[in-house]
Amino acid sequence: MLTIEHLTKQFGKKTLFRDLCLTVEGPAVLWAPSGWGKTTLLRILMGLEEPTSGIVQGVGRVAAVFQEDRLCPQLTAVQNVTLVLPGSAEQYKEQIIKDFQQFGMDAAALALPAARLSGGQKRRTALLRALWAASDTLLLDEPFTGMDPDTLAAAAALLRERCGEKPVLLATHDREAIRLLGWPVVELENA
Ligand SMILES: Nc1ncnc2c1ncn2[C@@H]1O[C@H](COP(=O)(O)OP(=O)(O)OP(=O)(O)O)[C@@H](O)[C@H]1O
Repeated sequence: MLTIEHLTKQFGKKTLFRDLCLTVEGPAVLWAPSGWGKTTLLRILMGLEEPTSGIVQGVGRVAAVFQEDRLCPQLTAVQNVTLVLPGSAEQYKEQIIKDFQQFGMDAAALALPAARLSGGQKRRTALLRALWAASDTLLLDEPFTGMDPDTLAAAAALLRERCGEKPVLLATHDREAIRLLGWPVVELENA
């Protein structure tokens, strides 16, 4: 269980959120207006940003889709995923290729270095990498950016299937994605 206690974040004189308290017990959507501080909150949970005050507990090992794709540009999509797996990844390679194919990425796309993939293909790679990595908490910052409706539906189905019971916070403004996921929505508008 992930808990956020009395969290406040300020940049200079600007306060993003104040005294935020939240418990995340399973997969949830994080919804807030643009500029509220969702990315900043996820970065605090990832340990990349210090809160002004307050604490977070129970995050453990994090797997993430960052706001940017953060792929190794010279590696293929499959290699970007196997990179996060311990030991020899050979045994998982076949299943990872199947995941990409289910995600609409054909052999031609899988032969390319990540630098030459489309925006939506890069996003799919970042998402599969996060799902394959061993983690206690999943933090997903707008993971559906650049995906067409069919790909979005496949991504939502994969997330529903793979996330299990662990805490997940998925930041999105995409109402269709929220509907497809069917997860509880944490609305931070008035936090
Ligand atoms: N390092 C920083 N220094 C100063 N201000 C920052 C910094 N990082 C973010 N901000 C500001 O904090 C505010 C919230 O940014 P953030 O990216 O967390 O919002 P968001 O809710 O994720 O927005 P969006 O939905 O548009 O992606 C913005 O006004 C942004 O300019």
